[in-house]
Amino acid sequence: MMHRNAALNLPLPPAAKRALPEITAPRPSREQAEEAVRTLLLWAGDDPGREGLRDTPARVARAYEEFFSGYQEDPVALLARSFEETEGYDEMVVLRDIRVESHCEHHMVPIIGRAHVAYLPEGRVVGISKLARVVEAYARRLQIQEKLTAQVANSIQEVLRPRGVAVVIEASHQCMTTRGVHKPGVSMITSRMLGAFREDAGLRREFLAMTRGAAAPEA
Ligand SMILES: Nc1nc2c(ncn2[C@@H]2O[C@H](COP(=O)(O)OP(=O)(O)OP(=O)(O)O)[C@@H](O)[C@H]2O)c(=O)[nH]1
Ligand SMILES: [Zn+2]
Repeated sequence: MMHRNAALNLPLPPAAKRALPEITAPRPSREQAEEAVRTLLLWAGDDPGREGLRDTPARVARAYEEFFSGYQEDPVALLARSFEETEGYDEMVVLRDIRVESHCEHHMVPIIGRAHVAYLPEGRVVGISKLARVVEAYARRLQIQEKLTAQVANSIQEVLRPRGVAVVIEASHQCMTTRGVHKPGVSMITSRMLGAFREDAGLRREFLAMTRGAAAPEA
């Protein structure tokens, strides 16, 4: 079913195209999820029955609800409310240093970093908090950084239809810093440039200059 974006009166893509995975299995109960944590605790070599661990499965389930709350969010709907009374403002809008807290889909450990998001308005602007909410909605899922970067840019382009969108994410992956190759201090930088940002090197430079000196991601 096509939804309508009330503010823009543009057709929105169906939920299936909004990057939500199609899951056929029924959602496990909370008790089943907690049982799975008990299994992991035992497997790690500890006693899930001891006092300090007794409430841990419930805590982990609550933490997962928070870490993965993005599956309940619709980024397209978040961007649907926009404002047209801008006196023709058509310069770059940049939101920099948006904290990114995500989890890598390979190891389910944190990806911590910063996102910088810019767009060139075409007749309408969006509330700036919505740009941060879109980052959050995609970050609070299991991710790889490339996909997260592309999803943020694509959804802004799709809903707002600006002249261009630029997204840069710089993040540290704990699967690289605390395990495996153990390389602390390494960060990954990804970018997705759409429209005018892709075509115009000068615009890209302006955007990158505006975000230079932004806070480095924490490990
Ligand atoms: N491209 C990309 N790779 C990622 C991201 N997060 C983690 N990875 C990498 O995904 C890869 C998964 O590789 P595998 O060889 O299947 O997993 P692994 O045996 O645990 O690999 P190591 O981390 O090298 O120990 C690793 O190289 C990770 O560093 C990401 O956001 N983007
Ligand atoms: Zn990983």
